[in-house]
Amino acid sequence: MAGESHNWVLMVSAQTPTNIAVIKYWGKSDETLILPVNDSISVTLDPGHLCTTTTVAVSPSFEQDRMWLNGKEISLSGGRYQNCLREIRSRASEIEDKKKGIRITKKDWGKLHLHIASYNNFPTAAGLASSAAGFACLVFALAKLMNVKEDESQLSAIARQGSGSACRSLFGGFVKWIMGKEENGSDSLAVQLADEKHWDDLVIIIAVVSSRQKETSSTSGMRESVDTSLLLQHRAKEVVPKRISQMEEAIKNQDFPSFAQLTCADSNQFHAVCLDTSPPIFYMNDTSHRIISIVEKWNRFEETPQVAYTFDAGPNAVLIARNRKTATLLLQRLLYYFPPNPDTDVDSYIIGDKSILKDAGLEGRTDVEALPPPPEIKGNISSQKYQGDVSYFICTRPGRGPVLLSDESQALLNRETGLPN
Ligand SMILES: Nc1ncnc2c1ncn2[C@@H]1O[C@H](COP(=O)(O)OP(=O)(O)OP(=O)(O)O)[C@@H](O)[C@H]1O
Ligand SMILES: C[C@@](O)(CCOP(=O)(O)OP(=O)(O)O)CC(=O)O
Repeated sequence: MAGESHNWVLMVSAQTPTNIAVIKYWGKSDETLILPVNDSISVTLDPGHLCTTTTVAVSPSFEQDRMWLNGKEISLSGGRYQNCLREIRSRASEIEDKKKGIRITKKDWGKLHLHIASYNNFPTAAGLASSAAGFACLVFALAKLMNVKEDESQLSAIARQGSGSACRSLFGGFVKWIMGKEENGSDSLAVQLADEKHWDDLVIIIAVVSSRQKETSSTSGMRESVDTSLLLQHRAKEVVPKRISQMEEAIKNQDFPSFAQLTCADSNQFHAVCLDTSPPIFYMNDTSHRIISIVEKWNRFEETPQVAYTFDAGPNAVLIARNRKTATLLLQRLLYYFPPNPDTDVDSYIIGDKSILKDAGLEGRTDVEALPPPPEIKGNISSQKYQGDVSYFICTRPGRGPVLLSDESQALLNRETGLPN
């Protein structure tokens, strides 16, 4: 390790998106390596609205590996962090920064300690896949710092060991996690099916549903499903393989009706597997079910799907609209049924890409109050409203994969001390 003094700190910052599965991963064949029982496909969400920023630093003055998440120090002793750190370290190569007079050999990396600071620009552990963006960002940033030569797919196989769904956040656009055949998991990795520009009409609206209950974590939920659900066996063996090829075709051809039909069916089957688990797991709540009914009714009325819905291990709805026009109609419906609480203004109720609000003619509370019932329920007296049942909405779209942040002002660690800013 050559350096003029022991005071240098070398660091790298990166930003990584989250993703939403349209063909779900649910069930592992290996808990430690995190090997799934079926392939899955996801859409990467625009990091402009939901993303993780991570800064990783190395210095001979650091005495141990340390990590801060959203400003608070957390332990790195968990197996998932340890596995990612070990795998990345074993692939580190020599680096030389002549300007700073720093040289780190392959062997040095085994002895040097790391500081990691990460920030999610959305709620952590709230069913918005923070672990996916978080582990993908950790692995991506460390790979850049340590001059790891592997490509994104090979890095995805490391991120997978932090959280399964994280492997799909190494790419933008549409991504497939191939379950793989090797016992050591080396071929269980993500590949990009199409980048974010391929199908850029799609608009995504996430309904963050108010929920008081503590949910079963994905990790323990899927373990219980593997142990007890016969439907899961059938799904993994018979249903998903066909859906994966149909979904790939639908994405390739920008075939929205097939995309929507497959997305909704797969979300519903995943939740049916949860119900088939003993004891049963309930991730969706009444609000989630209501959102499904609203979308189903509208799609049927239009005679072709306008919007797809999908739900992960929680009550939040992820709604994918075929284009911007449809997204404005969707937003009008959502605000008709779920108006904000009296103390919430429309501007803080809809976050992300607010331009859709304007297109939908919804600039203030009076516009929301004036919304007419949607035509598909005309003549139906049960057009009840559910004020307060949704906490807020996030408007977004498919987005790009991880990027390095070259602007030092975005770093989360101090350049001199390597401690959080
Ligand atoms: N930015 C991050 N960097 C590293 N690890 C993170 C980061 N954000 C979250 N995590 C890890 O992920 C855990 C949260 O994962 P969890 O699966 O409970 O929630 P989630 O991913 O937000 O929601 P869900 O999986 O239900 O969509 C955190 O406790 C932490 O260990
Ligand atoms: C329902 C899902 O979101 C489950 C995600 O599970 P995780 O990736 O969070 O689980 P672990 O691998 O145990 O960390 C579906 C999906 O994202 O494919």
